[in-house]
Amino acid sequence: MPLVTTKEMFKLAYEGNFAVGAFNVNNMEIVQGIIAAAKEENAPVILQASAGARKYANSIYLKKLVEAAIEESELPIALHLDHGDSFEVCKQCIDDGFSSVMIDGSHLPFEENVALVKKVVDYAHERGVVVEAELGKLAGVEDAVNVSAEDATYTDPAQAVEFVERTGVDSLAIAIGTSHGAYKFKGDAKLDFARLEKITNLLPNFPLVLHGASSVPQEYVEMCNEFGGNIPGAKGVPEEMLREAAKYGVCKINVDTDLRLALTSAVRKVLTEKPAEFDPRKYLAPGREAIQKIVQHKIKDVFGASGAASKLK
Ligand SMILES: O=C(CO)COP(=O)(O)O
Ligand SMILES: O=C[C@H](O)COP(=O)(O)O
Ligand SMILES: [Zn+2]
Ligand SMILES: [Zn+2]
Repeated sequence: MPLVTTKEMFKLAYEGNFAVGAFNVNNMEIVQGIIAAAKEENAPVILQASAGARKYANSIYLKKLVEAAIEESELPIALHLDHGDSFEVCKQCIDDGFSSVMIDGSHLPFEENVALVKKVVDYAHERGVVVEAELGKLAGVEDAVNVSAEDATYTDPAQAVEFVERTGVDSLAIAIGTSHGAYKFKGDAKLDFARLEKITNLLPNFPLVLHGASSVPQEYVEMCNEFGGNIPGAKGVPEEMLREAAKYGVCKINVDTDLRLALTSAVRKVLTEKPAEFDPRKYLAPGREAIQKIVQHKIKDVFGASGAASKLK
């Protein structure tokens, strides 16, 4: 099976009220951990590379790792550019064989965001590649403390409809209270489900994307801190909220922080408990297992995507 786009996955996810996991990849162990989980769950999966990942691992290596993953797993896998910041970067990834790209113009004024996305969509669609865009700004840790701040940064439902119509984009990342990183909420976790429902109703059958959706499981935060880490107060999106979001139009849920946390706490544990160990395989293998465990939990218990790969073959 070759690399696939997200089109069929999203259609299935939309109809089945589940979500496809989109996991950030940076090296071999991360790719292998995610794929081992997806294989166990027989689930489609999106592997995504950020600009930082492409720089760190070199796009060619990442592409080859993903090709190996497809060959070995025979699963429906999409390779996606995460947070592309220019037409040129998106074009490069499309030319390199990615099956999906994100053009993130969320920081731009509306009209400029529309024009940029439209340009990427025109180039991508001619080549069979799908495009994700973003409207609204993801909250920073300090942001969105009051309603007026939310209105200024969260996705405006009516604008979302105009944006999708004018750009022809295939999926849309929305801002409803999530944020990137390990410190998402100061007080109680809160997402604007009323806004999500409005957007879903105004854009029927259209796939929405949730960024900044890591749950920051406390067992990993504690493990990290127990073995020499220092990340007090790390907090993520409760799993019930992600499960709920998947019942609306959210078809793609992005996870990076949780993978970092799982890998790092497992590596910290080995290095702390066995200070004489210096064979990288001895700590990277547990790191890879930790990735598999957390990804499998998400696919199965949170996103509800287990078994979906059979329906895509
Ligand atoms: O949105 C993300 C990648 O685009 C990742 O979000 P997290 O930082 O919550 O894992
Ligand atoms: O959205 C951001 C992702 O977590 C990627 O992070 P990165 O740019 O450090 O690779
Ligand atoms: Zn993101
Ligand atoms: Zn859990």
